[in-house]
Amino acid sequence: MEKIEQLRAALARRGLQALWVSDPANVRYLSGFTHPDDGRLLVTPGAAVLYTDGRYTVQAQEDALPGIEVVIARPLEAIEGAAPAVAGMKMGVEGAHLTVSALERLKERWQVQFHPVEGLVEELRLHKSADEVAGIRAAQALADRVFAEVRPQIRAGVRELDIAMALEQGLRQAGATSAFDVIVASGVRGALPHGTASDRVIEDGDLVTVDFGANLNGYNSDMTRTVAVGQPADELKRLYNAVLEAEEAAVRAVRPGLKAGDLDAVARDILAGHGLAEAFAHSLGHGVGLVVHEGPRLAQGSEDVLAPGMVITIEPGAYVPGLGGVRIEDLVLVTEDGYEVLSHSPRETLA
Ligand SMILES: CSCC[C@H](N)C(=O)N[C@@H](C)C(=O)N[C@@H](C)C(=O)O
Repeated sequence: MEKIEQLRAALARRGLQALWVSDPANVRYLSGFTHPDDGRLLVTPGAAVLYTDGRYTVQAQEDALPGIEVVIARPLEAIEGAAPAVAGMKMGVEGAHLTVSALERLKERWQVQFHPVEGLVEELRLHKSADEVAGIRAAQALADRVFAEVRPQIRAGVRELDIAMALEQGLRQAGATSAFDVIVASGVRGALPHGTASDRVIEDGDLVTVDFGANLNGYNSDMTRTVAVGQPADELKRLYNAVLEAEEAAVRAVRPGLKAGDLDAVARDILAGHGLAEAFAHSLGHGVGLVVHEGPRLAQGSEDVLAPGMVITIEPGAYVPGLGGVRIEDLVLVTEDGYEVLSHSPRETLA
């Protein structure tokens, strides 16, 4: 019940008594329910009730964390049944997730004051428990194993799609799923930061960016490697070595207490020094957990502060239309005295 108590304290700080949790990642985090798309959680001062329907009677009871009460009901029955218990309360709803029509359904049935809130549960999710870190570590270890198996297939004559399928199959065979559509961007397609695998055939001299993650028991990993096939042109090698320098420096700089915006600047300044400021077209990284992109934000100007237990990515890139691109990404745990890199797939060295 520790998470629920933390949530109640956060609600009280905002003058609220209850929260209707509809974001699936938040439902899962607070209740343990492993099919959270079909679940809602109502947290009040006296109870935390998971509502789901008859398809999940057994699963919800098995999953529910201690202190979570499970009610099996159809969605409208669920909210009608809860009406007496919430009457008169100041009720938070998740503004970034609840649809307008879902809010209308609640308004028709509950005599409460509704207050849209953002980031309440997400704030709790920033700091991973030891169990959560173990889950992310396991997902990344599995992704590292699959990458090692597939790495020899990244060669001239093979389609990007074949690499993506081999990675997805490896993840599936090991009991995981793909955390997101696998990115395989080779040659000039490397200039697309999110170039999901196409039928392009990899050529000699290409750099190939492979970005993928495992979702294992709900927790995600995220890693990118850029691989050289044959001898890339000098300009591509220059790009690669600049990104590698920026990535390694940013990883080394990770420590609790550091502002995420300042960490972003470590990598951005190095790339700017190589004339690649414009080419680094996205943020340095993000938190990873039940969702691939969650807090903290490692971006220009971000005021988020790193703390032990956060799991983040460090992923500078450089993308040059007509030439190609590079991204190198590691998954990093912020520790009490610095950091631990959770991704162990070797990075290329290009002389
Ligand atoms: C669609 S999930 C893609 C995962 C990938 N590893 C990734 O995080 N790519 C980054 C370039 C990215 O999308 N960063 C976001 C946070 C951004 O810069 O806005």
